[in-house]
Amino acid sequence: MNQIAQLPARVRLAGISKSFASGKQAATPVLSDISLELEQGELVCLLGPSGCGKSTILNLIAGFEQTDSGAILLDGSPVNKPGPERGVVFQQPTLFPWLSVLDNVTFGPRMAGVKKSVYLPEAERYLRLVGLQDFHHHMPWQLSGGMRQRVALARAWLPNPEILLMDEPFGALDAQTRLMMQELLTSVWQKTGTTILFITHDVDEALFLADRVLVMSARPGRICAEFKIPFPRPRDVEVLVADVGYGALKQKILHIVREEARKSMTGTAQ
Ligand SMILES: Nc1ncnc2c1ncn2[C@@H]1O[C@H](COP(=O)(O)OP(=O)(O)OP(=O)(O)O)[C@@H](O)[C@H]1O
Repeated sequence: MNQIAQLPARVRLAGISKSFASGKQAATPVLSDISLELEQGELVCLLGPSGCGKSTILNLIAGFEQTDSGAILLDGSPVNKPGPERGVVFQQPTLFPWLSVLDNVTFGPRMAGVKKSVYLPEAERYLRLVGLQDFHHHMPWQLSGGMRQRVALARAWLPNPEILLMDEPFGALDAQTRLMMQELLTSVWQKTGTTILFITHDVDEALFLADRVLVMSARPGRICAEFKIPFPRPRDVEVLVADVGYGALKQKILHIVREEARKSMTGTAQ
């Protein structure tokens, strides 16, 4: 089904590096000469040890931070500030507690002065896609954690972004809710064709979601391994775990991630 190899890269990171200074200390290199591409409609998961720079990559693509060197290109044009074509979903849904579900989801277009007749049908569509069609008038405190994250997902998808940047969005959810969210995400993604960069610490999550998994090294972060995920879609977690190739691939990825985590703990990264 996947014809991404013939399509142009939607996002290209060309040799980017990034350091952060802290107080009077010399700047610490966080990312070193990272090059990667996200193809149109591709779902790529980024794994790596804590502190290796995964969120920094996402923040650079989102335009929240600037690179020290190298370029970030979106459809060939340089990125240096946030834009509506890039949606972001964080681990915490960050909803406005005083606004209803519908008002949270439509906050962006309302502030941008988009006509209600334009944004309302789309908001209703996304709320239906995430299974919240009966919760338009609920307040965030009346929702479960998973429901709040579904509101955040609908809000991020409403402007119809070309790219969705997701930073451990299901990391705070229990295992069952997380699995349901993964199924929900892939089903909406297959309907919209959005390009997704998804950060996770969970190899099973990456294997369920991704077309491709990138593994980062200990800091300063580089892409040290890449895996194409061969399992057909739509994926079913029970079928996946019974697949003989699943365990072998999981073990291979886990080995690299743990090795890099060990280096980052013992400070032996190059
Ligand atoms: N704005 C900032 N100012 C200073 N240092 C920063 C800033 N953002 C990130 N860092 C540093 O950059 C390094 C990488 O952080 P980042 O959040 O990208 O890692 P990560 O791989 O996403 O970690 P985790 O998996 O734990 O979330 C850390 O040492 C962090 O302290």
